[in-house]
Amino acid sequence: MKELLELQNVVFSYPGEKKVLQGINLSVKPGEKIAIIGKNGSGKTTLFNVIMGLLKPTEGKILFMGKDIEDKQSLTFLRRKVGFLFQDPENQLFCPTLLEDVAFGPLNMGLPPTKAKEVALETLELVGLTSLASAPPYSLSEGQKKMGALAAILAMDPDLLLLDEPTSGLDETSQSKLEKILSESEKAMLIASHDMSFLAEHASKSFALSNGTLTPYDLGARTDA
Ligand SMILES: Nc1ncnc2c1ncn2[C@@H]1O[C@H](COP(=O)(O)OP(=O)(O)OP(=O)(O)O)[C@@H](O)[C@H]1O
Repeated sequence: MKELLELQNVVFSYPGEKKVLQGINLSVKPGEKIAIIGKNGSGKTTLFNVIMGLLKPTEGKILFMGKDIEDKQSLTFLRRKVGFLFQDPENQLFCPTLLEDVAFGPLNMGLPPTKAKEVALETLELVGLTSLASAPPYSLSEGQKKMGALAAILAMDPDLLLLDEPTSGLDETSQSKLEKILSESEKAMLIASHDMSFLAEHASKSFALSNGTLTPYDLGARTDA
């Protein structure tokens, strides 16, 4: 099967700092669910930011659907197809209401307003937030913000989801909802988490990020990352 995402020897360091990513090689096939584990500060969020083009790799190549992500146009292409759920969803919701936030992506992709609203309402129902459609995002709880941000990315129907600590801040009901959505989804996913049982349940492959490199990891073998 053709690769959806490919990272070839990706290196990254923050200005004046040592390398956080020291040569990442990773390929994600359509529908593949991959766990990334790693201690605090190992570079998981940095890796996602590099994939999204929020940080520019110091060295190496990123390919998405075979296209080299090297300029603004290719980056726009990638961002339409990849949904990034931030560890802290606070910055992901910026509209006056949750509904507008979830409709923002579909509108931006060119859907007519009535259709964008329809998609947004369906997606809010999927994540269990229909009753909060008119609420201003700042008034939501942490868990509600996370599910709202998830709705905002799902509404764009991406091919790949980057999920950074998706279960943090979720109560049992929201976590079950999230688990159901992920289990039923055929989208490819990269999931960074410290929740080993969640990862074992949802990922078909896993890697540990340590010393700036990824190595295959057996989720069944340990529970302390
Ligand atoms: N803007 C920044 N400038 C300089 N260093 C940074 C910056 N952001 C992160 N770092 C450093 O880069 C390293 C990797 O951080 P990152 O947030 O990617 O780790 P992480 O694996 O996601 O951690 P966690 O599990 O705590 O979320 C850390 O040493 C961190 O201090």
